[in-house]
Amino acid sequence: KVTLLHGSHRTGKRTDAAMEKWRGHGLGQFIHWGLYAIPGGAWNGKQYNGAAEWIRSWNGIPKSTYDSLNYSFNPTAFDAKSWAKTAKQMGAKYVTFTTKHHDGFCLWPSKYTKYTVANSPYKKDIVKAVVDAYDQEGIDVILYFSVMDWNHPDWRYDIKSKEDSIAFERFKKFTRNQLIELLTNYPTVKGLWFDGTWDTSWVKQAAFADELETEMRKLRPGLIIGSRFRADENGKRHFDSNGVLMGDYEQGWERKIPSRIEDVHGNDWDCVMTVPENQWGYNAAWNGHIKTGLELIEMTARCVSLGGNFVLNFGPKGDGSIRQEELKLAAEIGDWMKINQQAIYNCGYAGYDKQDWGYFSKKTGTDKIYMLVFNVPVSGALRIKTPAKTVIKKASLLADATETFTPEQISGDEYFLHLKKGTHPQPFVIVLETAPGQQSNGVKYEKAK
Ligand SMILES: Cc1ccc([C@@H]2N[C@@H](C)[C@@H](O)[C@H]2O)cc1
Repeated sequence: KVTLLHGSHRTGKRTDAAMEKWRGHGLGQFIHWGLYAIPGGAWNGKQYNGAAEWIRSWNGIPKSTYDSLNYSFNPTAFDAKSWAKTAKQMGAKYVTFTTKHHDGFCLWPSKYTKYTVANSPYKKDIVKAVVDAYDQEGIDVILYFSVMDWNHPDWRYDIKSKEDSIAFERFKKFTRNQLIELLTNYPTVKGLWFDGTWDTSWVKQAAFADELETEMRKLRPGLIIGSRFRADENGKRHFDSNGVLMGDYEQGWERKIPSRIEDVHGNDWDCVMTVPENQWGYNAAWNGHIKTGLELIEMTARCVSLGGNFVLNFGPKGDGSIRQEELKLAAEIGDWMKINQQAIYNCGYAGYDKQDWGYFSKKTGTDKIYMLVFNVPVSGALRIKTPAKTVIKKASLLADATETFTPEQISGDEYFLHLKKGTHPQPFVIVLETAPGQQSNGVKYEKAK
């Protein structure tokens, strides 16, 4: 172990109520919205296939032209209440919303730069509208903030000269001021989701970033900050030089999901996911594989079964409306969640061996186990291998408790649940009531009462 001043300040999961609540969300919504939604991945008739929110970094659109898009920003169809209703119907328990992406355009009227929504035809405070609308729906708000700021004259990729150092000191003050401003203007937000923290200039700011994180946590007790905000004094990110997670949860699962429990190292984590392969901001032309509702429901189940949250991204258009494909997905996911949400909310890793038919989750603080079935075997027999000294008291369909299953024990801790023949057009959930105990071998159960 090395001595660190600016490494992780905590080992193991946070146990406070704010983090317990975050841990139990299961399903969240990401929203990427900003000036990049105006070009929507194309410029002068040329379509770009990279991530649309990065269009400023391609040569097809002159940077000065992009930077002046704030004068064209007038989202007449923007209605935060309808966004929040869509999230509610989907079953999202929290939203992560872009206050400022890499282009530096602020969706709140920041006092520390002119490059904000206040200097656009729209004028009004979009962050406030989103925070208020989602608060009203009972959906927690986390604010996305990009440290990297292509618009700010004092941003540097690295600090190579005295001039760089003087400029970057100004930038550090600016960044701190904006973060304190966000936490002061929007006191109900539950956390900050940092991005744009990989450049050498920021990675060198271990002490500053550590002090800033401490200041923010003091200002907002319970604030949730992920592993991507700061590096330790050796430049180690996400995990410090002793391999301990920085921040409150691992933020590395961007467009990817852990495949097994060992991958999450006993930490909290979220997976943030795009509907197309790699588009966060609105891209008019969705090319390549577009994930279906069933795929996204399975990703949600997989994340929850491994103790994480699944956060699905929406990229509203330049006019502020949400595209039809995303509304349809939100409805499909919501329909499934209405029936099966018990297996997602306040659930986590069950400690059962992964089976081919799908995923286990466990209701936190109980012995209730959910089987989220996606792949019904031709045999109709769902294999269960319980952890040692666990007895299955009852098995029934979550959607209809009168449909029960009599587990057939096939070895000391292995069972089959036999499904009735028939089709399963939608993934379904079986609830197992379990209790600690030892089951005698090979005995067929009494029919569950
Ligand atoms: C290499 C890379 C940099 C930044 C990103 C940003 N993180 C996502 C959450 C989006 O904001 C994307 O623009 C993605 C990939």
